[in-house]
Amino acid sequence: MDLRLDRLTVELGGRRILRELSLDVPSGRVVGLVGPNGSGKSTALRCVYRALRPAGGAVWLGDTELSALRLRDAARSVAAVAQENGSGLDFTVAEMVALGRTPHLRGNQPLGERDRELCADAMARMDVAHLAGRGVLTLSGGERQRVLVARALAQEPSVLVLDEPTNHLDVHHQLGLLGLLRRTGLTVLVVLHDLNLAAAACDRLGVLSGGALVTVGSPREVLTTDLVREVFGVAASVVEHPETGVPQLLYTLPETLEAKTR
Ligand SMILES: Nc1ncnc2c1ncn2[C@@H]1O[C@H](COP(=O)(O)OP(=O)(O)OP(=O)(O)O)[C@@H](O)[C@H]1O
Repeated sequence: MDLRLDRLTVELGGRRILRELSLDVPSGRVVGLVGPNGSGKSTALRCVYRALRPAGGAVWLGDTELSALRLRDAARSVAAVAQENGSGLDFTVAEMVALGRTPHLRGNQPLGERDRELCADAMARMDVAHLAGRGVLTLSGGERQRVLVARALAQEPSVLVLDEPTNHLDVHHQLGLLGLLRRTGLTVLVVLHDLNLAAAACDRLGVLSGGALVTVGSPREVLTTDLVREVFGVAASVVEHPETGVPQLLYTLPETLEAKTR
């Protein structure tokens, strides 16, 4: 299912946080949202998982406007791995993942066999099955993050939005998660800080700065030395990955540049 952010404008605390942000995430594609701290990435995602109502514009799922759906119906289509995520609740891992099935169950209906299979599959895919009986509050940051992704997968959505999902993950699990996102066939909008991971994992990248979209395109089109300097204020060389051809950035510490020019 296509996801479309259409001229989203958000105002918070008397400030305009997002300005007419438009971004298409075609069905089955992985689109990354990158940008400096405070540029509005999480705010954009919060509009998609309905934690925030935009002052202007709309989010579209296919040809349905998201705000026209009941929350429960929206939750059958869109799953979120947010930064604020209810992980302060003292559930076991299995219970937390089972919460992903809530939009598909009626009232207090218990999990059926298929629900349990989906939860077990999601836990296996995120490598947390061995933690099923543990309390989520006892987990490490990375383990907890993987549980939250498992909960989102168990939700069986068509659209998955994730806010910095690789935070806390070791490199093995970072690559595992991003590889999985590509394999799921879901429509994915993901906020990432690591531009090299974003280039490797995403079909397209949208770059936000000051609440506005600076550019959108393939990683090769977007990740240029000029853009990285202008938007992030850092010096970087762009090289091609020798095996995949994906652009990768080699950063230079400011002190190194200063020393070179001295
Ligand atoms: N409730 C609020 N009231 C006022 N300002 C807010 C509120 N929520 C967020 N902001 C501001 O909106 C701006 C965008 O925040 P947002 O969390 O979307 O940025 P971000 O790009 O996700 O940043 P980061 O990379 O640091 O996670 C920031 O300047 C933030 O301080």
